[in-house]
Amino acid sequence: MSTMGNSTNIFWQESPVGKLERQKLLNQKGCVVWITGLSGSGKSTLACSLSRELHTRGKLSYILDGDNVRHGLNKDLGFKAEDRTENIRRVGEVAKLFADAGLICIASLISPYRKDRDACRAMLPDAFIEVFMNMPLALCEERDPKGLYKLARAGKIKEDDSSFILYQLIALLLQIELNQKDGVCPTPSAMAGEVVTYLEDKGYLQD
Ligand SMILES: Nc1ncnc2c1ncn2[C@@H]1O[C@H](COP(=O)(O)OS(=O)(=O)O)[C@@H](OP(=O)(O)O)[C@H]1O
Ligand SMILES: Nc1ncnc2c1ncn2[C@@H]1O[C@H](COP(=O)(O)OP(=O)(O)O)[C@@H](O)[C@H]1O
Repeated sequence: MSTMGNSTNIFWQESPVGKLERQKLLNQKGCVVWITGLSGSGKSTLACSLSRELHTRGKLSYILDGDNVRHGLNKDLGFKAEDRTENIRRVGEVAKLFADAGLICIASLISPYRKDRDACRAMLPDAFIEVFMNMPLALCEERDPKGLYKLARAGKIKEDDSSFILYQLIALLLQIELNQKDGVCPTPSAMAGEVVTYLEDKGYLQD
């Protein structure tokens, strides 16, 4: 069967070892935990805490962080809407490969556009867990570890590139929403615990 795309005469090559066999070896199910939210909402912190917790439990995970991926694979991309879309598309494809390898892939990106997140979800039926860091803009702006909001408020970031502030939520398709509790942000380890409990309940932590 010929596959789609710009190339012609390309054919899908089957692997002798299948996903189920890899999952059995690892005693887990390959999946993608997609952490989305504003800059400064705590995505990377949660990704690290979750990866550590999974490691402690003997589960293999790998983090694809927006900042890191933009150092290599996506270093040709900027922050215009179409670049963000391409960033998410590529990371979605890579995450799909990791999940096929049997890993718990933790993708941590602003991913502000819901159509881009939906496209990734569509690539990974039954294996895409969207975690929304629903922290107030005011908290993220107060944290502002990279000075990004300050630059944006000072008009030093092009309007075009400011969609890290204009986040598009799609509440209906979320699996996990993390919020402040009584005006206080839960600890990273408490939030990681919530995600681990979800993975456990849904059977991802066994083959
Ligand atoms: N407009 C603009 N200008 C300069 N820098 C910016 C801009 N937007 C985002 N960032 C920084 O890039 C980090 C990675 O962004 P992402 O790849 O997650 O963004 S996106 O998903 O493609 O929207 C992102 O990381 P986090 O702050 O950890 O979210 C930001 O630090
Ligand atoms: N649960 C939390 N409680 C308190 N501070 C946090 C928490 N999560 C993240 N932070 C702090 O907020 C800032 C932004 O976190 P980061 O994980 O880099 O966010 P993002 O990846 O979404 O940009 C960092 O200084 C981090 O230490």
